[in-house]
Amino acid sequence: MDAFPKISLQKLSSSEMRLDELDILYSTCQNYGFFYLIDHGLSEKKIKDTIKASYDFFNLPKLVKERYNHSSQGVFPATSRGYTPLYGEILHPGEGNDPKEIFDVGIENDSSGRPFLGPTNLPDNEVAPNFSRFLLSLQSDIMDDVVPVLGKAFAEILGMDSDWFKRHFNSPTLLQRVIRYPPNNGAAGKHTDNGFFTLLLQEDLPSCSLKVWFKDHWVSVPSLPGSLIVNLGDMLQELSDDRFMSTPHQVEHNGGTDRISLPFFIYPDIDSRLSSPSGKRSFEVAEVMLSNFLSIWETNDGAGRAIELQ
Ligand SMILES: O=C(O)CCC(=O)C(=O)O
Ligand SMILES: [Fe+2]
Repeated sequence: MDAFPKISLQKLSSSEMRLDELDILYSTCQNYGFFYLIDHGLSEKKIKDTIKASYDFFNLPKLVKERYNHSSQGVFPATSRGYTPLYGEILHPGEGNDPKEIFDVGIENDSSGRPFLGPTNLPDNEVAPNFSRFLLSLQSDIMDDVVPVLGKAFAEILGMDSDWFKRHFNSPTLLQRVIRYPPNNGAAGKHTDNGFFTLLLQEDLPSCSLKVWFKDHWVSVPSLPGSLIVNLGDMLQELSDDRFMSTPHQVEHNGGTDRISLPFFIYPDIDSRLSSPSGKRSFEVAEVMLSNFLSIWETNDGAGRAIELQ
């Protein structure tokens, strides 16, 4: 098995090493669409504490968790926030409802009537000690320290002008998730992520539950301690005129204990209209996001390019 490439966030931030690292990033985006992000600077303790607080949340009684369900949320679409019980989501139409439990969070900002923005109905500290606090703290670290460096690097290898990132990621849209996969049969159907890119923190478990489509095979992605997994989304693939890949992936969790993962789906400003540098592709961020939600939650056609995957 080919080992997945590693990209160093620190090298992407360094004036001496940046260009060489951008070359590696370019070929990684062409050939894999997936990589480990190392030297990311996030606190390992904070990640572990967030995973622990997430276990504690999911272990609460069902009736308590359901106080934070979609219909309790004030954001449009309601399915973008709050608690989803086991078998609540379909990522691939042929695979049915996923055995996994979810909590979705966004940035605690003002929506001004726009979709996917606005505060989440979150459990307070009495109900779920540290859960909301740790999730939002990790969110700030990701959005302040990781997204700008990685996002600018992607903009550069896409061949965008030097202001592109600033123009379209002034107030990026975030869908942040916590997922619990139950032991022995947890799963997420095969799909692609439809955003710009996804950062994934996964627990360090021996079970290797995450699988990616690489060179015509499903390949397990072992967790690499101290790293994040990054996968490119469909928007990035579009903006590259298909030179870069949004790699299909899925989860088959057969380990004997639960598995928690923490994906951060990164999208541009919600009111952006984006074009590839050649002008061959263009789309509106809100429209693409809404149609993905319609596909997942209303028509059951799955996420991203799921319908193309057999
Ligand atoms: O839990 C994981 O490892 C991946 C989840 C995923 O691909 C998704 O929610 O889009
Ligand atoms: Fe995904």
